[in-house]
Amino acid sequence: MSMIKVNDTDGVRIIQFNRLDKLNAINLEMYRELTAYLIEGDSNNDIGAFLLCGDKHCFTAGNDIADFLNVPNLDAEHPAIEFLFCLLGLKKPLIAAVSGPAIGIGTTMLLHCDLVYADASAQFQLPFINLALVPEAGASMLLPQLVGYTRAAELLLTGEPFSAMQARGYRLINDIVEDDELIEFSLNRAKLIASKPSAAVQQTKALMKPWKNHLKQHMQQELDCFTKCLSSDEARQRFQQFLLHK
Ligand SMILES: C/C=C/C(=O)SCCNC(=O)CCNC(=O)[C@H](O)C(C)(C)COP(=O)(O)OP(=O)(O)OC[C@H]1O[C@@H](n2cnc3c(N)ncnc32)[C@H](O)[C@@H]1OP(=O)(O)O
Repeated sequence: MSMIKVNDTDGVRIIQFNRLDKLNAINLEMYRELTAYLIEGDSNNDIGAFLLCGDKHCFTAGNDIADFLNVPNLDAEHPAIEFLFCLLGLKKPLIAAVSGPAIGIGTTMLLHCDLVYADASAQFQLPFINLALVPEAGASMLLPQLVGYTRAAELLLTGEPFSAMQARGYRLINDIVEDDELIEFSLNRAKLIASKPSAAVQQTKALMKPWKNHLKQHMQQELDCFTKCLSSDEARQRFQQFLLHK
């Protein structure tokens, strides 16, 4: 069975992580599929918005840590990098529904979403520092912009997890929804946006991001640092520790 499930309904493309035995950790194949579904949907006239979700108990535990050990060179063709730049370039709105862990890129991808809903079980974390890594997805620019420097520094320099309540206070998510209503609620928000005039929706999204070119450059700088960190002995030891402790 595919590790990414996709379903188009009423103008919304639902993209779902489906690798529960590994807490939806995203491997290279999953990045490739995510990117392909997003790119196709962005130019498909039948699609007006995307909904990104995981399972009832898990959004995603972030990048597959075994892949960090096996494929440490994050060049422009790396599937994770293609996915991140695809998020940056998306013209159509991206809505996320978060339950359970949303770790690493599971949190940073939310900074590229237009609306984010979570249930009370959602747990967010930017654990890069604990892995001897730096942030990615432009989080080192977007997070201070969103939550202020000192809060961003707290989240990125301690790597501590934070709750749905905290995430709402930080304005990382729009709202907390009852767990059994999360998908339906988020889907209805996506359908509502998909029903609006598409050119105006896309122009509105673009106009709200006048810093996009700057962010693109910043993401490239981040990735240069990230790649260097990824092959350091310190980082590789931490990846091995995580995988061996299981
Ligand atoms: C460019 C992108 C960068 C990033 O995304 S950096 C962030 C990378 N992610 C992380 O550092 C999170 C790693 N995972 C965890 O810390 C823990 O998991 C959780 C706190 C999320 C949950 O802990 P618990 O409930 O105890 O579950 P469990 O036993 O650790 O995980 C269940 C199975 O899922 C696998 N798994 C979890 N996360 C990952 C991952 N990120 N990469 C690869 N595998 C992962 C485990 O190994 C295990 O598998 P098995 O049952 O076969 O032992």
